[in-house]
Amino acid sequence: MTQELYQEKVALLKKWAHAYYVEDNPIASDEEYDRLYHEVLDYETAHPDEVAEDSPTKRVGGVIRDEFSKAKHIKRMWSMEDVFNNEEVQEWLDRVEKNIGECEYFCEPKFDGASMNLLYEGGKLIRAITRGDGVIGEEVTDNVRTIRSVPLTIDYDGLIEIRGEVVIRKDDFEQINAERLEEGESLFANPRNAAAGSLRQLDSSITAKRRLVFYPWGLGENTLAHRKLSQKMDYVYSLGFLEPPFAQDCKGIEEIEAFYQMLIAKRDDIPMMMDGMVLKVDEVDKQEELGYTVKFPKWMCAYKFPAIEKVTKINAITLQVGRTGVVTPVAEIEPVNIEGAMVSRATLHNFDEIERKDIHVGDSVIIIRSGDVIPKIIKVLEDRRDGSEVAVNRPTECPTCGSELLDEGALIKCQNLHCSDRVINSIIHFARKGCMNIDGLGSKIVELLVKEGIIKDILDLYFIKYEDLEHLEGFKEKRINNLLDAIQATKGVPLYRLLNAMGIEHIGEVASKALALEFGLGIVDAAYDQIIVIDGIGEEMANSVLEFMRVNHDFVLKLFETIQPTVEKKVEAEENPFKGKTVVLTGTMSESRGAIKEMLENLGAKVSGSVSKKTDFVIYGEEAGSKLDKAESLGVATLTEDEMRGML
Ligand SMILES: NC(=O)c1ccc[n+]([C@@H]2O[C@H](COP(=O)([O-])OP(=O)(O)OC[C@H]3O[C@@H](n4cnc5c(N)ncnc54)[C@H](O)[C@@H]3O)[C@@H](O)[C@H]2O)c1
Ligand SMILES: [Zn+2]
Repeated sequence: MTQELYQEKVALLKKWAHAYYVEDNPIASDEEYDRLYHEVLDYETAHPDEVAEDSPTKRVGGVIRDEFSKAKHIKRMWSMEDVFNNEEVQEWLDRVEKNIGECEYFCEPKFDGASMNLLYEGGKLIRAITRGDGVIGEEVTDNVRTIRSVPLTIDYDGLIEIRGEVVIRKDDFEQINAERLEEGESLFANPRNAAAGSLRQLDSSITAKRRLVFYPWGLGENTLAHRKLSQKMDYVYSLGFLEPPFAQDCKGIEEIEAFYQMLIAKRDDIPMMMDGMVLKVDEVDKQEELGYTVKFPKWMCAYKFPAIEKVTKINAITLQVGRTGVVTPVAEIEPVNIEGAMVSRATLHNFDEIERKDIHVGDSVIIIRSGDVIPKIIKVLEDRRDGSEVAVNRPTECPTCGSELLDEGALIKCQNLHCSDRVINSIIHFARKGCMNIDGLGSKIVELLVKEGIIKDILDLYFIKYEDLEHLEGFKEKRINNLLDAIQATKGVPLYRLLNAMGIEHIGEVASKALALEFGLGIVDAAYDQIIVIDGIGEEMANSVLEFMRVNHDFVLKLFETIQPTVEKKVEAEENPFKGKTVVLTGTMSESRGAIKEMLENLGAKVSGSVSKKTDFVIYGEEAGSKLDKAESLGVATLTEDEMRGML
């Protein structure tokens, strides 16, 4: 690398760091940033006398924004050294032990959020400061006071700086973005940006709505006498702070690697976004002996996880027609490997979102894929455009059947009930688990059956004959019989499952149950006034049922005649404290939540999935999350599982 190229790279790195730390709006993926960072670092190691003074390798974080007052940390805050694989961990361990001999290590998750320093004195929270440049940060005390996992008072009188990560749980993040999508607001790129941005609000009531959570991971100024950091942290947890779900003492590289692999395996299940594991020397005197570089402690490092965010290019935008006729744009992207899976498509939500993000074909974008979640585009990298990108137009014709589309703003719909994509997707929905649960009738087979003209709607499934399938490739005797048996076996299912499987817009399992119980087969002729009085059914849902039954009246009667669904009798539950009450279950209970739900429903309770002012009880088990928080903030009564059982 020439010196000139080095300076260019430093300039780009500074630009990316500013966008990330100061604007909370990254313009590169972490992976790209880390790569460039290490290129710069390698050059600096080889040419120590040419190092730029303002190189991001020499400083923690970014500059501090002017909107907040500045405040100084008592003890400095640090960044962390990265390692990316087992060999680098080994090198790190060798370096440590060469300096201080054998030592004890401690491993815990690295949550991806915003770094926070809480100053307590006389048992009270005095100040909350962002990391800033490590020496000075932004004072955001009023905002942090709204975080319910930050105790405002603690049972400890001394001066103490408690440090940790402010995070947004992944499900809360998705919900916040779903709400923003509905309100037509721009979406947060990831939980980290959402957390950092929410902390830096001038209006604390906005922060309060963001469901932030604080996990401590360390200390600044303190006079705690414990020999090990992990012991000090246990003391901190005992003061009323949250404890991370996993942490472990580790002896050597094998135990460290095993814990790392365990965390990766749990990556999708842990409610917080993790970008790695943190490895620390545990003994406090040994930490001090090792000391610090200008940027980070030499006694800890981040063992990073494989990236789930990647930069790629949009090659084209295609359209999908769902079972309700909604046309969804899908980005066809330059294939990228994310955690071992090749990703070549990503959802774009809807056309308003394309306009808001100003997505063009040919754009460079950041996409994210985590677990089995559908890959999505979280960011357009506008500064990488070269002028060849092409804007996306709202479609006016159905890509499948050519009929004119209804443009309702956020949603664009094909209204042709016989549109083949609508038909295929409604049959796929019908057969899926949770609906009719027809084994062996996956999406590929449905497509084939429709394309071959063997079926054109869900009713036709019940009249498929052996001879219809015989000539299809891959269909041998056993497979044909299994499929036909699976279809016939669905005759006599509970009515609610059939209603749910019909795919009436806005009507899910809970509403289907209520409708089935109230009307039985009479649902086809139910009137608006009768439907709207049912608990949990709103205007939009009632209209949707009416419209569906109006258009499909005779068809539904034929379905009933063919499938003969079982109609449950409405039995009045005996008097009990949960009869007629709306209940929400959360957390891990002694039995599956499904079993407890059924028990409560038999007692006449309505079990709902989300907490609102109308909820009567939230019943919670271990590791209950945001639903319990919400219940408390709305003043809804909460019960442990034992308390619930005690009331019966
Ligand atoms: N995408 C971009 O453009 C861009 C730009 C700048 C930085 N970054 C990302 O940020 C990283 C560097 O940022 P950084 O200097 O803030 O370091 P970092 O975020 O990787 O690590 C340091 C921070 O980790 C946090 N942390 C979480 N769990 C912890 C635990 N258990 N113990 C101690 N600390 C814990 C602390 O807040 C600490 O300040 C880069 O590796 C890169 O991935 C990305
Ligand atoms: Zn169509």
